[in-house]
Amino acid sequence: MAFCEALLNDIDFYLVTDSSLSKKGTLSDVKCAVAAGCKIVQYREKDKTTKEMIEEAILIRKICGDDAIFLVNDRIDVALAAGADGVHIGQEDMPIDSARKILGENKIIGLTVHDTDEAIEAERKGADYVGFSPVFDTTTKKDAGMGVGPERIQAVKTIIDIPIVAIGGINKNNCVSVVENGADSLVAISAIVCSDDVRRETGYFIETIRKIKQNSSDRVNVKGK
Ligand SMILES: Cc1ncc(COP(=O)(O)OP(=O)(O)O)c(N)n1
Ligand SMILES: Cc1ncsc1CCOP(=O)(O)O
Ligand SMILES: [Mg+2]
Repeated sequence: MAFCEALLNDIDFYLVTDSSLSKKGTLSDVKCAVAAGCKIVQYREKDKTTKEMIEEAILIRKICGDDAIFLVNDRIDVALAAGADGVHIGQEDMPIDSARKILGENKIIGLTVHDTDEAIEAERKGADYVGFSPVFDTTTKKDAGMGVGPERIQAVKTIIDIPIVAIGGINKNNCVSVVENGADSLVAISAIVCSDDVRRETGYFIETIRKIKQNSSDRVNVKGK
């Protein structure tokens, strides 16, 4: 768990799988992203049986090993069966208090939030990070609602201390604005899994995010002198 805490504070690009969009398959996507340096993977599967999900999740657990945090979307049972590091849940999923009771203090729980009130509540209830959604319009999640714009991340950043993961319609053209507005990490599902080269695209996002973070910490250091 110590390795999870350290990694969680140092995440940049966050892979979320989607077998319905993937060109080369979920396992290939996870392998390529982890090989490119991705430090957190969420298995998000809406169409498979519980048995299929557990079998696939066990394989993803192996691929992530100690190199990447492995979370399961929605399904606490699948996360436990596969030995995942935790779960990502939304406002309509199992309430965080119940999830925490089942998973215990040592597992990671990420919670989706849409505004500052939900973000404050998420931190108060013990979420380890928030997924701020949706930053831009997306067709990947049909009920995500309209994108609120990257500027909204700033308000969330000022009121909570846990990491903010931005999600929704993020791609190579708009990812800079997401990090410049305060996201600690970001998810880009279609921009990654629909690509021919998941390793290359993941590497691009990781490098871009790190550069922006480095530039802004350099600016803070210069100001502080
Ligand atoms: C990192 C991250 N943030 C938000 C979500 C969305 O979760 P939710 O609102 O529960 O929607 P589904 O993903 O379950 O359709 C996420 N999965 N990951
Ligand atoms: C799972 C999820 N939650 C909010 S938006 C979204 C889908 C993001 O997919 P994409 O990066 O392809 O817009
Ligand atoms: Mg959910």
